[in-house]
Amino acid sequence: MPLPTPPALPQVCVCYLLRERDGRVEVLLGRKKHGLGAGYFVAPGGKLEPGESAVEAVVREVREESGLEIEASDLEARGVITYLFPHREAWTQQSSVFVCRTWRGEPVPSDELDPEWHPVDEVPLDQMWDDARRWLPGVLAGGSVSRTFAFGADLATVVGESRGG
Ligand SMILES: CNc1ncnc2c1ncn2[C@@H]1O[C@H](COP(=O)(O)OP(=O)(O)OP(=O)(O)O)[C@@H](O)[C@H]1O
Repeated sequence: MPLPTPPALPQVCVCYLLRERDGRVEVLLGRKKHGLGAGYFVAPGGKLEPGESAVEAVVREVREESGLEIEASDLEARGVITYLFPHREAWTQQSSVFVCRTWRGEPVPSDELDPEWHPVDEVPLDQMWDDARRWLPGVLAGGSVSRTFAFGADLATVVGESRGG
């Protein structure tokens, strides 16, 4: 008998913008000002609007949160991460991860974050969501990610991890 299809999870997206300066690769991050994960360093991203694809959402979120204009064709899809919050079901969501190396404009502060460039080997992992240290360095080095992370009762610590987004 076929298994029932689980309900679709709320979809979000994130985009790591990379540039090269003085022979070092840098990534655009900012401290999130409001909402889920406020205070953590994050990259531009957010919820998909109804009817929007992850690519469309990431183009819009990058514009809204950093002021940069990116083209859908310049996005590199790097996988999907599922975040499970058994102690706060409303936070459970699935994130499509992108990298982009081409854009127009200069980063400008927004209501969401003040974007700044960080060398990829000095990313502030201790000031990011707890899962980031387990996958972000690999994505910034050119890899992909397909993982599920479960958060504990403190809503901050990863207590379980499995392969597959
Ligand atoms: C739990 N561990 C986590 N680790 C790393 N990154 C996480 C994350 N959980 C959420 N994210 C990121 O956060 C954004 C969505 O957050 P969310 O609050 O839904 O979006 P945001 O407030 O920006 O929404 P709108 O801009 O209003 O759409 C989105 O980029 C997503 O990839």
